[in-house]
Amino acid sequence: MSHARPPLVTLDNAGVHRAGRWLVRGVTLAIEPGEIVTLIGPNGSGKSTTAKMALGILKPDEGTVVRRADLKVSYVPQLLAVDWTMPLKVRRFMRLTGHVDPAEAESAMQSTGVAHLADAEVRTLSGGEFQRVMLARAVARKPDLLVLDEPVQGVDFTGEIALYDLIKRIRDTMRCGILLISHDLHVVMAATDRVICLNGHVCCSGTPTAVASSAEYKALFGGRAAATLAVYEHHHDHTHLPDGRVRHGDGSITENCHPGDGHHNHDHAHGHDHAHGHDHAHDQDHDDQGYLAGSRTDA
Ligand SMILES: Nc1ncnc2c1ncn2[C@@H]1O[C@H](COP(=O)(O)OP(=O)(O)OP(=O)(O)O)[C@@H](O)[C@H]1O
Repeated sequence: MSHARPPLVTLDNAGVHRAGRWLVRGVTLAIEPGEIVTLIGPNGSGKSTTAKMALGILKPDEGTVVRRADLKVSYVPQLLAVDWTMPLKVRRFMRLTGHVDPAEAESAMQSTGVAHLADAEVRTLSGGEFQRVMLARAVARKPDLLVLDEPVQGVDFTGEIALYDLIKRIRDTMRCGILLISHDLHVVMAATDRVICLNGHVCCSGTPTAVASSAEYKALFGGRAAATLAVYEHHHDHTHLPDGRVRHGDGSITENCHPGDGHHNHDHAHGHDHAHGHDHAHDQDHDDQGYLAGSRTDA
């Protein structure tokens, strides 16, 4: 008889309150092994805060976060505070913190395509090379859950595609769960199983079924790019006020945007337009005017 194991991590209505306001609230999500969940949302919308709750770095002030017992997590943060004047070779950097077996480190560098950089100085790496090294470090620890905060930061478009390919390959070979924070509102990996759009709360979530399919996009970046990346657009029509309350299309103001509030009668945009796989996670009566920008095109 098989016993279904719980997800790697489950957030249920989780929120973090600091300095008199909710940084993010009402986040419900679960990550299973082999699944890629992507968080998108504007700057300050609570993506990193949500990731930190999933990691256990931040405890929720409401709701719950449950992680599997003995969960092994690797985290690649958004910005790494390293003294770049310090001479440090990639091989040494791979094993700088934590217990990483040298053979595992070599194998991770092979699989992420940076083995040839083992003797290079970290400070001389390009943005794309550095991100690959960061991924290699994370992979070498053989995590059950890999949390990547904006992994394509500082990487050009071609490099982004290559990195997304690599992340997909890591998921396919290691079968770890991946929580990925996307820096780009408009583009998420097509390999993403679920997109969760935050704006202080979960605006919407769903399976990405649309990939960049416009003629201009394909002409610029080619069919391969269209197969790797998806574009989402949607409209929100409520505004989050600085004090955490929510102003709705009809001008009314409520304390929050939680399920069952019955206030999602949207008729104005609230600051970010992007499309999404439309499968509202957080309410029954949510009627964001979401739509898919295009349909999936595999090259
Ligand atoms: N410890 C803290 N105390 C008070 N406010 C905080 C704290 N940490 C984060 N914030 C605020 O919480 C909000 C959400 O921050 P978070 O880093 O989660 O956003 P984000 O979506 O990851 O943003 P970005 O895309 O800019 O990285 C921001 O307005 C931030 O300034």
